[in-house]
Amino acid sequence: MSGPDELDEALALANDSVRRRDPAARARTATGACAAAHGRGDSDSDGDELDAPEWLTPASPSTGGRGPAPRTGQGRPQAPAGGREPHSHDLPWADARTYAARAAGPVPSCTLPLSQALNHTLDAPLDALTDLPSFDTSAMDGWAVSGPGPWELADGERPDSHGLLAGDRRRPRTLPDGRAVRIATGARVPPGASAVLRYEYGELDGSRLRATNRPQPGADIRPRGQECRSGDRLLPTGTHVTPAVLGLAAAAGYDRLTVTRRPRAEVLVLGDELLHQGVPREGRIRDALGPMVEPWLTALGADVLVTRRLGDDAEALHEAVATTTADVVVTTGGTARGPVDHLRPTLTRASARLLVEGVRVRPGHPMLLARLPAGRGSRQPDGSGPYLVGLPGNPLAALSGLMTLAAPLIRTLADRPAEKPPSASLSDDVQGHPRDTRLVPVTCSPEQSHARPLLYNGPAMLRGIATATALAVVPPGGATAGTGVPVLPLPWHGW
Ligand SMILES: Nc1nc2c(c(=O)[nH]1)N[C@H]1C(S)=C(S)[C@@H](COP(=O)(O)OP(=O)(O)OC[C@H]3O[C@@H](n4cnc5c(N)ncnc54)[C@H](O)[C@@H]3O)O[C@H]1N2
Ligand code: MOO
Repeated sequence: MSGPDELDEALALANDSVRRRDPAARARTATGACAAAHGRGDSDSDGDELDAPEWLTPASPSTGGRGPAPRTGQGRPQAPAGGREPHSHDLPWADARTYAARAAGPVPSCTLPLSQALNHTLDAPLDALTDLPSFDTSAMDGWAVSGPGPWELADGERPDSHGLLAGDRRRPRTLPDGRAVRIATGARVPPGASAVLRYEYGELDGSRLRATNRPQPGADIRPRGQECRSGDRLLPTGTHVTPAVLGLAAAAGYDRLTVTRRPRAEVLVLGDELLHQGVPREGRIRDALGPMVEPWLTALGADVLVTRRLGDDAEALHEAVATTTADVVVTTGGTARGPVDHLRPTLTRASARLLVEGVRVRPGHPMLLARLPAGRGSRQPDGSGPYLVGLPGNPLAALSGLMTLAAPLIRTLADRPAEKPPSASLSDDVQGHPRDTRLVPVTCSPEQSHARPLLYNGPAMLRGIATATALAVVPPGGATAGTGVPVLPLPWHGW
């Protein structure tokens, strides 16, 4: 299901969908969970979870593998009347990722000053606004010379003068044959100059200049238009704006860039048991997700408007969901069917469309993806409302949800194509879940060919992921040492 071939196919589908999307629809506004064989893990999401009561999904036909269609089931999840078909509506992991990538279209574009455009996606090609360089430029400090030499310093040129400097507004006078003029790196080369002679290759005797190393014609002159001509396409639409892209844009004459706005996210942390400072006490624990999810989403390409802590208050959750101004709401906890797990009932009450009800992945199988109606807050270009990603409360399960659902969704919203995960060979055996994909924290070797599974990878543990560089995608049944598996680099460990 989630072997490399299926992943390729899933990603091809996702990219294809991004390419094929209707441009008009964008309506732009210009402005295993078995504990690891080698490692120490929890057992609370082991294979025996397959025997757990069905609580995730209403009783309706299975989506049946690849190519899921949107579901509109909104009823509160009911335990099946009889029989046991655990998690029948959970999507295979690779399908869930594809689905999340395909659920969305890009958010509108906007025009931003260069200082604010970093880490956006170009929504217009970067065409040169000028020739680069825009004038014949000296590449070295020395003398602009005309002819084979030796040369006389140009009229009026004193041996100690600075000569032609970078940024000099005066147009340089034509240099007659047999003459030389001092020139600095970056200065305009005068018409008539045949080369620039570097200081270290020239000897000055009074006003007479001789070359110890005769320059070839054109030496150390960067001719106008060497890098590009005005109108040349420098970068296509869809390019990720890196610091280097900002530099190129500035060099090519841009003050502002047309980019896809970064998707806006809002984080809602649920759970009355959470403390926000100090040491865990009296049955309460520290909120580990509030501090983690916001920067994780930022690294994935979203701008987080706010992280709100709502406890287990169903009314507050409903109000937050109904009034959000974000493109994506990310909740933590409350995805299950405990007495104070309000997320799914709230989605029903809000008339949300449940797109992914659960995923066959460990940890994190209760994760979900929904589409909210266009409410009082945010409205997407196609007139519908924001997305909601429900992350399970166990911290590693929440990160599994971020990498499985939030990452591909945000990529598409930000107009970046899906990426095929690289592959690495496992250094140890990893036990698998009998039916589900496992995501296991690993460190990849410097050459990124080997992945070493880490200890402390239980669903409630962060000790393993805190030193990881990637999550390995372990197929159902597990994988032996030496097997190549896809790896999802953590967003700050790019490849
Ligand atoms: N009957 C069943 N119960 C559960 C199942 C199941 O299949 N059947 N699955 C378990 C799994 S797996 C997970 S994961 C959780 C998901 O439940 P929720 O999303 O509703 O999460 P909570 O119940 O709110 O919390 C679960 C766990 O995580 C702790 N937590 C919550 N938020 C945070 C936070 N911000 N920082 C740190 N820790 C957090 C919370 O205290 C709980 O210990 O359901 C299982 N149950
Ligand atoms: O183990 Mo749960 O799978 O922590 O989502």
